[in-house]
Amino acid sequence: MIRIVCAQLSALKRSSSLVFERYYSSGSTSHSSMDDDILSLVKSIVPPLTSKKHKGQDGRIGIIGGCQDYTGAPYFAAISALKVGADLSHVFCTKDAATVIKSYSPELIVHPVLDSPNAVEEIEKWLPRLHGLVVGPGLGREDFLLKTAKEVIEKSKTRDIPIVIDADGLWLVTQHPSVIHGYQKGILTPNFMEFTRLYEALHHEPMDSSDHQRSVLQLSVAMGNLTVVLKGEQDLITDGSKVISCSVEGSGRRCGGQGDLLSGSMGVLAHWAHAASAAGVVRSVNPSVVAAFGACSLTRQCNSQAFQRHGRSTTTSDMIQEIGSAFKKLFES
Ligand SMILES: NC(=O)C1=CN([C@@H]2O[C@H](COP(=O)(O)OP(=O)(O)OC[C@H]3O[C@@H](n4cnc5c(N)ncnc54)[C@H](OP(=O)(O)O)[C@@H]3O)[C@@H](O)[C@H]2O)[C@@H](O)CC1
Ligand SMILES: Nc1ncnc2c1ncn2[C@@H]1O[C@H](COP(=O)(O)OP(=O)(O)OP(=O)(O)O)[C@@H](O)[C@H]1O
Repeated sequence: MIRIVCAQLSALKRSSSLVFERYYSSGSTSHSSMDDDILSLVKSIVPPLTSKKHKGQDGRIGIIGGCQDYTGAPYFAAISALKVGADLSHVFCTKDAATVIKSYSPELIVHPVLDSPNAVEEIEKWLPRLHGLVVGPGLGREDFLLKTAKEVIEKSKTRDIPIVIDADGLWLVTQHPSVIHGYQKGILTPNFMEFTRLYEALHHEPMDSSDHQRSVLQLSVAMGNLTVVLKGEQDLITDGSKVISCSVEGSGRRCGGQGDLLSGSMGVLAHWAHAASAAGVVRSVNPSVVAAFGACSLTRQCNSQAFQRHGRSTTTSDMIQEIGSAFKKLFES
C-alpha cells in the first residue's frame, strides 16, 4: 500500500514538473493550453480526502477584518475558505461586528478582538495554529485597525504563514509597502482602483492604463517580486517574471463580495500550494502563482454557474453555494 502511494507521489511530481516546464517555456501569456497546464498544477496541490487525517490538517485559516460598517465581507471570505476545504475558519473582527458575523453562520469561529487594547497579543496567540491569513475584507480604514493589521502581518511573516492581502488591507500596503515587500508567501489581490492607488504610490507617477500587463509586472517587481493579481475582465497574475491571465468564463454580473470569495479561497489554496511545494510535489514553480490562478478560476466558475441559475439576481451568497460543484468541475475531474 505504502509503495503504491509512493509511486503515485513520484508520478505526480514528474507530471507537475513537466507541466511547469511547458508553462515557463511558453512565450505567450494567455491561451487555453497554458490554462490547462496551470489547472493541472492546481489539481496537484489539492490534498486528498482520506479517513487518516484529523480536523485541522487540511487548513486553519484566519481572516483579519470585519467592523461596524462591513460584516458581509469577512463572512464571505471565511465561509468560502471552509467551502473550498479548510477545516476551520477564524474571523478576527471588532466587538460590534462579532455577534452579527456569528449570527450569519455557526460554522465560523469569531473573535471580537480587533478593537481591543491588546488586539495584537490576542491574535498572536492564534498564529501558531493558523496555516493561512487573509487580511483586509471589511477591515475598514480606521488608523488603529490598520496599525493592528500591520503588526499581525509582521508577526505572521516571522512564522512563514501565507498571507493574502485584499480590500482595506491594500490601503495599508499603499501607505506602508514595506509591510509585505518581498515576502514570497504574500499575494496582493487589487481591483483596478486599488491597483492604481498602489501603482502610483510605488512609482510616484500616473499609471499607463493602456497596458495592464506591463503595469502589473512593474508593480510586482517594485514590491520585490510579490505575487500580484489584478482583477478584472481577465485576471492578470504575476510574480514579476511573466504575466499569466485567467479568463475562465464568468458572467456580466458584478455584485459586491466576489472579491471576498476570491481572497478566502486563495487563503486555503495558498496553504495547500506551499505545503505541496515543501513536500516536493510542485517544484520550481511559484506556489503563490498556482494558488492565485486556482482561486481566480474558481471564483469565475462560481460566478458563471450562479448566473446560469439566478441571472440578474445573482448575489455572492449564490456564488458561494456553487463552490462545491465548481471546485469539482475544475479540479477534481
Ligand atoms: N457586503 C459587504 O460587507 C462588502 C464589503 N466590502 C468591503 O467594503 C470595503 C470597501 O471596499 P470597496 O472596494 O467598496 O472600496 P474602494 O476601494 O474605496 O472602492 C470603491 C471605489 O472604487 C471604484 N471601483 C471599484 N472597483 C473598480 C473597478 N474594477 N474599476 C474601476 N473602479 C472601481 C468605485 O468607483 P465608482 O464606481 O464609484 O466610480 C468606488 O468608488 C472593504 O472593506 C471591502 O472588503 C466589499 O468587499 C463588498 C461587500
Ligand atoms: N469584468 C469582469 N468580467 C469577469 N469577471 C470579473 C470582472 N471583473 C471582476 N471579475 C471577477 O470578479 C472577482 C472579484 O473581482 P472584483 O473586481 O469584483 O473585486 P472587488 O472589487 O475587490 O470585490 P468586492 O466586492 O469583494 O470588494 C475576480 O475573481 C474577477 O475574476
